[in-house]
Amino acid sequence: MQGIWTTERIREAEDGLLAVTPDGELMRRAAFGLATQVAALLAERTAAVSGRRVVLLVGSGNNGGDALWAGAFLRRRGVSVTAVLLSPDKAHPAGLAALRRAGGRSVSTADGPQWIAKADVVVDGIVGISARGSLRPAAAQLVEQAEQVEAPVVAVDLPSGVDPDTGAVDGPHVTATRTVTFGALKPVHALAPQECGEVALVDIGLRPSLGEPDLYRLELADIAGAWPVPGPEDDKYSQGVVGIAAGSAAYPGAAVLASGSAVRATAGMVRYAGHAADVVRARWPEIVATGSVTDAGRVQAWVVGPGIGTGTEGRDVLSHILGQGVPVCADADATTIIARSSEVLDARDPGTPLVLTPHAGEYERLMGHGPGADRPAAARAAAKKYDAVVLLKGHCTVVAAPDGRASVNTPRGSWLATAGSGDVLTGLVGSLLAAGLDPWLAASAAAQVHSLAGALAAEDVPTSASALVDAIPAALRLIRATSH
Ligand SMILES: NC(=O)C1=CN([C@@H]2O[C@H](COP(=O)(O)OP(=O)(O)OC[C@H]3O[C@@H](n4cnc5c(N)ncnc54)[C@H](O)[C@@H]3O)[C@@H](O)[C@H]2O)[C@@H](O)CC1
Ligand SMILES: [K+]
Repeated sequence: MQGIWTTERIREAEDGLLAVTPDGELMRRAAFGLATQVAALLAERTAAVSGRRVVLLVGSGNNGGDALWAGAFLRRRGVSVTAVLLSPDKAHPAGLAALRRAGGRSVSTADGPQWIAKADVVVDGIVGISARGSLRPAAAQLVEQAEQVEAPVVAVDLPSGVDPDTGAVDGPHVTATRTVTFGALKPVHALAPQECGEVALVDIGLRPSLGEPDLYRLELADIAGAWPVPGPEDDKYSQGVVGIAAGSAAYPGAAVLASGSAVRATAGMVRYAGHAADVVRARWPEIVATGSVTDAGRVQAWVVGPGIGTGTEGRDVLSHILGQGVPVCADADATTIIARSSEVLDARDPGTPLVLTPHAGEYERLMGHGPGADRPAAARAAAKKYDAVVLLKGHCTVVAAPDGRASVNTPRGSWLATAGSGDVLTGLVGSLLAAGLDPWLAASAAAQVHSLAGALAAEDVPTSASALVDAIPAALRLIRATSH
């Protein structure tokens, strides 16, 4: 799992490391890594490094210092370097001196546009982890000037104008081709993938000073390691049977999609209970389908909610399922029922895992307010309130557990915003719960497989939830192949 640390934690660790490293050493490590990445991008884009033109946008903090030092390193490789200084009297003194010694030039913002217009690469060293609020006018203007030109932008540590801890954007901001960060990933890198572009991590020796991460991002190897694989002793029951309570006679789609997703996700057995039994059976003959949850037979986890309605019947189905003593993934209508009358959760056996999968609107119903800019904090708050794993859907899906663990699933395009997509996700979560996975891991892994299946199904054209179900095996094959 990749770890992600908040800027507060990064700063604490940096302070500790700064105290035991020679003056300026950390910044030199960071800047050298940055210069290497800028040179690589120049070579990729222009087939040369020497003789190319780099423009540095330099703020008054250490982020600007990194850019200036990197400029000095690039000069040694024959790059023409011009630093546009936002506050000439406050620019990092040692970095500016190093750049000048190496033959780089510095100009004021008034001269910025003419240099930016000729740049092969622009380096954004305006603000880093100490950025507060939206960019001040002079910085915002510089960002807008850089946006007018074709040259790719390399962001130093993070794209200026994007909140380091939440990835939120509320005004002019840099959209980088590549972000070169130092020491560890910060939340912005997972939560604002479109603004960061490719993220390169430069090791400056910080990792040993950082404790447990604040956030996680699952790698494909984590998913491959967690995904249930039947052994020689297994039969259809031993791998975990998942029950699906979804859909209605009038709207059988949710039932077909959630059940199909569960069929594709694991090798065991899927039971269906509800008014869409005939349609489900016709589409998925391997499913054991009945009309009611009361005669569904034994399962190791339940999926409940999509298309069950929010009336008395839906509520009775949910209460019955919550009383079965097995893990439950409550989605869609089940979320609304819980939000309206949380007493329904009284039916739940204490300690039985529950996964809730709200989108922003359902979150608002559950919590009385929207998720806001800090999505990990929002998911954690709901997880605590409901003593449940909360999978907060959105462009970057966040999964939080009541114990505070949270993961971010960086999207692979936006094709998943299609009708029925959530039913597929809930089927994936349910089948992993039935296989006995830790519910936070189950939901985190399901979110990743869902987005990977979405990308495979879409291949850059619109897709559908049915295609998503069909792409699950390809996603799993890819994950297994990549992790060997
Ligand atoms: N501390 C360290 O040892 C290291 C720090 N590094 C770099 O240092 C950066 C952090 O440096 P600093 O703490 O000096 O701060 P930053 O450079 O992130 O930002 C602080 C400066 O930006 C200005 N500023 C803040 N908000 C602004 C806004 N909204 N609009 C315009 N200007 C704004 C402040 O007035 C201040 O001058 C990291 O992001 C990283 O790039 C790296 O060199 C690695 C080592
Ligand atoms: K920056």
